[in-house]
Amino acid sequence: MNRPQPRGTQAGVEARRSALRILDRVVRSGQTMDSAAQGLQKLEPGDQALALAIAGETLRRLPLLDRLIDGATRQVLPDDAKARMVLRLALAQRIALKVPDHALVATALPLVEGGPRRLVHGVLGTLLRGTLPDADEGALPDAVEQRWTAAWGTEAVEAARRAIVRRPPLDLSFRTHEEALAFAEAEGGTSLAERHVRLSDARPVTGLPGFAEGRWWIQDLSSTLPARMIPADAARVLDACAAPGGKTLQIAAAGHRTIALDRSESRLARLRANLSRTGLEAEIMTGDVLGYAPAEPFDAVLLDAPCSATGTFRRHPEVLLRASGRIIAESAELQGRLLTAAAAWVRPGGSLVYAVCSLEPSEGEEIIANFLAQRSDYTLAEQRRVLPGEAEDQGGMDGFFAARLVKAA
Ligand SMILES: C[S@@+](CC[C@H](N)C(=O)[O-])C[C@H]1O[C@@H](n2cnc3c(N)ncnc32)[C@H](O)[C@@H]1O
Repeated sequence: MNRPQPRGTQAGVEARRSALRILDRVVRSGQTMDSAAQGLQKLEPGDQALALAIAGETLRRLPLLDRLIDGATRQVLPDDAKARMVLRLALAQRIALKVPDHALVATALPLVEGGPRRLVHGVLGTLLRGTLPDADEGALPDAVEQRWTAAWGTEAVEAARRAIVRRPPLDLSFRTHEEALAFAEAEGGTSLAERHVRLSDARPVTGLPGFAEGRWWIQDLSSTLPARMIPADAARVLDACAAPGGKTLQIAAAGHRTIALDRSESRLARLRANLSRTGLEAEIMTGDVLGYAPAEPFDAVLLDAPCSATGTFRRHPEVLLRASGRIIAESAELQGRLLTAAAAWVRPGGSLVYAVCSLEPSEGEEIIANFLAQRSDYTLAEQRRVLPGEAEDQGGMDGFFAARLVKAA
């Protein structure tokens, strides 16, 4: 028989049920958190925000939460077991959102009604009686920790552990630097680069001045670096792999004649909406980089290649769960082919900028080294790697790699 619930608890359970659904889709089906969160509209806005916060804080802390759970029971709980999912959500609420114990238990147990209720109750009780980690204690999945320690060393890994549990600041790109400076002054932001403003406190973006007028768009500072490498005198610039268009907007705002290519119609629809909101101009082409043959070469080509996206773990912690060695290797193989295709469209003396939001050297430095080993017609002009820990005291940056190659004249 269902026990009657106080109204407050019942409403709280619905938010937790949605958080459980999101976590389940991310862990079990490998969905991104954004796509897993589709369908939340049925909840009240407050519950929607709570469900997203619980699922997000859980994903930021998954390895840490699992260590706690495994230390509190001898029972082996599979990665996708409902009991483990519910325990993860409850612990994340206590550690990150400071939800009181009685509310945690009251909203967790209904999620396992008719299932492993006793197990969850027992493990949760044991954990809540013990000492739990502080909200700023982070951990990375073991495979990521090993890979990044080998590639970048312990300092970068420690910075990544700190970064994964911190909410990143909001970075905005502006059409002009004057508008950026005026906005920074009015809103208490900081400009860390040309046409950039950083806001440290989270606010609903649609409520910020200039959104409707299209004066700015959201873009992490790291991901503005590749477009900054395009020489100012490049007249015609191709943005290959352009959608949803953060870099297209930047290239257009810098005054280049901009051509945007992408194979995804749905993502190009977002690019079109971004152009129309900002009033910036670009020619749009739907097509595959691997089959594209332009009528004439470009002064510069930007290839912002699809990648494991592990550099974006601060905003999308779930990328670290998906980025297996196999996925990274497949991604690197494709990136090599995309770069070779794009290299054919650069005029003699022109620039080819390659970028990935990845923290894997096999998708960055190694792609460029392999390419240069085979191509005597290209030289490396500049290369930039952003690691966890960079600009940490100013809010940090996503992990990123960008390189500019120049074709022999
Ligand atoms: C990293 S995202 C690009 C982000 C974009 N440059 C921005 O700043 O908003 C990679 C893009 O590559 C596109 N893509 C992947 N493979 C492609 C291919 N073979 N040809 C064309 N576009 C491709 C995807 O549709 C996706 O939009």
